[in-house]
Amino acid sequence: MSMSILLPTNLQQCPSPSFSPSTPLLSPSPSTAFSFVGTSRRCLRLVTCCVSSVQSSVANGSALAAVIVERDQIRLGLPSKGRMAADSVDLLKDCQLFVKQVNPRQYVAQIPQLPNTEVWFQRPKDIVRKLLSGDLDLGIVGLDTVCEYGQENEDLIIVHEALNFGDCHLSIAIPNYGIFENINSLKELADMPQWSEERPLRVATGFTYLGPKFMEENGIKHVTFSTADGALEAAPAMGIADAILDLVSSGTTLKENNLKEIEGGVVLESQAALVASRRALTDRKGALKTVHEILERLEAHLKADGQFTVVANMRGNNAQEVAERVLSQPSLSGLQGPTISPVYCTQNGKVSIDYYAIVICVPKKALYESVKQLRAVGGSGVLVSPLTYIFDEDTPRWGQLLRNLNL
Ligand SMILES: Nc1ncnc2c1ncn2[C@@H]1O[C@H](COP(=O)(O)OP(=O)(O)OP(=O)(O)O)[C@@H](O)[C@H]1O
Ligand SMILES: O=P(O)(O)OC[C@H]1O[C@H](OP(=O)(O)OP(=O)(O)O)[C@H](O)[C@@H]1O
Ligand SMILES: [Mg+2]
Repeated sequence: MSMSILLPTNLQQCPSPSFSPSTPLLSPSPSTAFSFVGTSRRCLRLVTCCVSSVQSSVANGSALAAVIVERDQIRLGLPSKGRMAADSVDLLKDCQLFVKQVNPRQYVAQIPQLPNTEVWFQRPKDIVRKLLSGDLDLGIVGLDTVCEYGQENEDLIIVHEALNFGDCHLSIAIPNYGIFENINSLKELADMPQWSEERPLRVATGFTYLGPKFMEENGIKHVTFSTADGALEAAPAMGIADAILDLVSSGTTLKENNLKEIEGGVVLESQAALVASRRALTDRKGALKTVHEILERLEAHLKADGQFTVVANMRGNNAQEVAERVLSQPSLSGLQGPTISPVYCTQNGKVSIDYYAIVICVPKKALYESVKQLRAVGGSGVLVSPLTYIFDEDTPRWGQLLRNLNL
């Protein structure tokens, strides 16, 4: 006879793994999807997965209305620990917003560049809860946390949905052995003869709002959920669950626990987002101005982050002719077109123009292709340097935010 002993997976935190039957959460009611500012594919995917609502217990807008309490400071919530914490502060630093935290156990900090704003370090789920309760005005958290704890509350506005860190997806995974060996899609999983009212598919998840909602939207009826705080991947092998619904990034944890993802089993794509309380933006003095400044800095940095500046010299008779050669190549048009300037040289005491310097921005991914194209049209001495900021005339997300707020 063998005996199993449960050990904490994180000895520093020492949470003892516990599985408990989930409270039934399914009580569908129609509601408006989140207000998403932005048009990326991820964002659209989130909207489609949030089309119908499940009545929430704690964080739903009807249950908890944000109260605008009089205070001088705008409050920005940042993750206090975990994998999002350092990246959030680093992103702000890259935008020249320096979070001054005296010591890591102090939960309030200042950003000298935004004197009317204070930072509060909170656990990601509490950032969402506090945005809803009116205790925070802005926050940086993963979209998964926003969807799970925000539960489609209309007071939450995603100001920037792609901060370029914390990438992961929320996905269903099943064992790659036993009765699941040949099951590779959500449909095949749902159609397995094993599941019935008496013996439903048992799913372990920390996402007790999004999980039931996703199953319901996909017409999967015989399913129950249990919840745990971590190390969910152990649940199938322990016989506690048939499947899990958890966040995946590298996929290593699934692989190491003999689990696999299935077609149609992705509930949402997630990365870090800037979220705001609608009421704070409309009612709190200075909040909109602050969000505008943060958004401008973020957009300028994130746009530049994906690009290089490329400078090259090109022989030519005049700027027009050089421009025509450069623009004949598909990857050399830059943001608005190439900047072309004459290079002045002296020959026998005479100033002449034999070369033109061209300056373009090139997506990092297309760098080598662009260098090849430059060479093909006579470019030489190609210099490549990182770009720090691209401030456009206007940030598209700002316009969308204003429309969303009916301003
Ligand atoms: N592989 C991943 N697993 C989990 N979260 C990830 C992963 N990659 C990115 N993330 C992002 O990080 C967030 C989780 O961070 P973290 O694990 O530090 O906090 P938490 O799980 O909410 O807190 P705690 O573990 O203390 O309950 C997720 O909500 C998600 O947005
Ligand atoms: O696809 P991967 O890169 O392997 O990442 C996925 C794992 O990371 C997270 O766990 P975390 O590290 O937060 O530990 P936890 O289980 O204690 O939450 C998540 O819950 C998965 O278990
Ligand atoms: Mg975790």
